[in-house]
Amino acid sequence: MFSSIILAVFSIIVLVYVRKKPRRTLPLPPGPRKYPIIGDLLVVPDESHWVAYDRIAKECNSDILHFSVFGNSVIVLNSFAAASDVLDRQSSISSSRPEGTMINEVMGWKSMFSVQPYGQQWRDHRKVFWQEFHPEHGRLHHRPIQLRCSRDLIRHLYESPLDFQTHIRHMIASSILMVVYGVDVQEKDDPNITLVEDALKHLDLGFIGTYMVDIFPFLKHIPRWIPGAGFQIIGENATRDLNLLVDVPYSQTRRLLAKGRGESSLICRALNRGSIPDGGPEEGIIKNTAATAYLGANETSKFSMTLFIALMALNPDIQERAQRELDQYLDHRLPEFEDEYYLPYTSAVMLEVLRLEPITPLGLPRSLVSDGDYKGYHLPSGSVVFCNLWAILRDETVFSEPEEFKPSRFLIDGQIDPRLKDYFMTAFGFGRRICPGRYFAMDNLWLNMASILSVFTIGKAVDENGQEIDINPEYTTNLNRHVLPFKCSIKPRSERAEELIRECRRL
Ligand code: HEM
Repeated sequence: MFSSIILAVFSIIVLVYVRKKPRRTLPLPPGPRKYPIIGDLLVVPDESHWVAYDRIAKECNSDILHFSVFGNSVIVLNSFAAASDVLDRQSSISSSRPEGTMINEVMGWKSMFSVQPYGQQWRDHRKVFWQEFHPEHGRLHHRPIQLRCSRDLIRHLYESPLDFQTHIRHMIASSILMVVYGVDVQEKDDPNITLVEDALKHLDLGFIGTYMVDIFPFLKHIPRWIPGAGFQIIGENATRDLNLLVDVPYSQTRRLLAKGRGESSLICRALNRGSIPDGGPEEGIIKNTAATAYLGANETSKFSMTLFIALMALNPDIQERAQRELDQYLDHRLPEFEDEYYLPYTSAVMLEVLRLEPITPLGLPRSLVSDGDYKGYHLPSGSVVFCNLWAILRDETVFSEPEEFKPSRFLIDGQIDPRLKDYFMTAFGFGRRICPGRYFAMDNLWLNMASILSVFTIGKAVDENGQEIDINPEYTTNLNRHVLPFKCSIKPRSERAEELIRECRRL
C-alpha cells in the first residue's frame, strides 16, 4: 500500500515535470560556461556589452549566443542573417518587448508604446504614430518645419559656436515639438525642452537588467524606506517627470487649438481623424503617442549630430570633399531637401556617421512569446532578445576596415549603393518594431549636416597657448549612449557663406 502511494506521488511529480518542461530536442545556442543557479551572471560584461558580445560570438564561432541569468534566458543576435531570421522571418513570435518591471511598472513607462508588449494596445499607438510619420506625410507636413529649424541652427551656430551642443539640442527638440504639438519653442531655456530632458535622464536607469527587480518582480512591492529600495525613489521621480512630459505640452496644444491655432500638428490631425471624447481612452492614445515621438526623437538625433561635428573636425579631407560637392552643385545657396539626390557624397557622410556608432548598439530589447529556432538551436519562449546592431554595422564581410570613418564606401558609380543602403537601414532595427521615426530622422540629419558643411568649417579648437585641443569622442557606456562634451571650432567658410548665414533670419 505504502509503496503504491509513493509510486503514485512519484508518477504525478514526473507527469507535472514532463508537462511543465517539454523535452527539448534542439540544443540552446552556445554561450559562456553556466554556473549553477546564477547562470552567466558573473560573465555578463558590465560595460560595452556589444563589443564583448561580438568577441564572445567570434570565440564561440556562432552568430547567436545564449546567456542565462537566474534562470532568465537572454539571446544575442550577432549577424544580419541571425537578426533577419529571428526578427523578420519569425516576427510573429519576436515582436514583443520584455515586461521590464523597473521601466514599465516602477518608472511608469508602460504607456509609451516603444516599451509595450506586442498586442492591440501597441498597434493602436503605432497606427497613430505611423499616420503622421510615414514618408509621404513627412515630405508634405514635416519638411517645411525641419527647414525652418535647420536655418535657426545655422544662425545660432554663427552667433555662439562654442555652444554647438546646446544649439543641436534646440534644433532637434524644436522640430519635433512643432511637428507633434504645433507649439513654438523659445530661443533659450524652453521649458518643454527641459521636460523632455528630465524624463529621458531616467531612461538609462530603467534599462532592462539594471535592477534586481527585473529579475525578481516581487521586489516591486517592497516599500521605499527599506534599505536597498532606492529604485522605488528613482521610480517615483521618473513617473512624475514622465507624467509632466505627457500632460504639459499636450495641454498647451489643446489651448492653442481652442484659439484656432496649432492645427499643423500630430495632435490636431489625430484628433480630427476620430470623434474623441475628452479624457477617453482614444485621447490617451494620442497623448501617449505624442510623448513617445517626442522622447524617441531627442537623444537619437542629438547623438548622431554631435558625433558628426566631432568626425568632421577629425577628418578635414572628408569635410573638404563634401564641401566641394556642395559648392559645385549649390552654387552659393543653402541646401534644400530636393537637392539630396544630387549630393551623394554628403548623403554618404550621414550614412557613415550612423553606421560607425549606432546610438543604441543593442537596439531595443525584444522578447519571445513562443519557442523559436535558428540554425538548429532552440530559442526558448520568454527569452529576452538583443540584436547587436553595432556588430552588424561593423561586419567585415560587408564593410572593409569597419572601424574606419570612410563615407566613400557607400558610393558606387558616383551614387549611393542601394544594396549597401538597404543593409545600413538595420541601424533602425528589424521587422514589425523597426524604428517608425526613421524617415523623419534621416531627413533631419541630412539637411542639417549638408547645411552646416555648406557654410562652416569645423576644426579643432585651440587653447590659450595656441595649441590644438585634441578630440577623442567619448560616449557614456549605457545602452542608450550620449557623446560626452568636447570643444571644437566652427567658423564661416567665406564672406559669401557669412552672407548666406545672415539671410537665415527667423522665419
Ligand atoms: C538617428 C536616429 C534614430 C535611430 C538610429 C533610431 C533607432 C531605433 C532603433 C534601433 C529602434 C528599435 C527597433 C527594433 O526594436 O527593432 C527604434 C525604435 C523606435 N524609434 Fe527610433 N531611431 C532614431 C530616431 C527616431 C525618431 C526621430 C523618432 C521619432 C520621431 C523615433 C521613434 C522611435 C519609436 C517610437 C520606436 C519604438 C517602435 C516600437 O517599439 O514599435 N526614432 N529606433
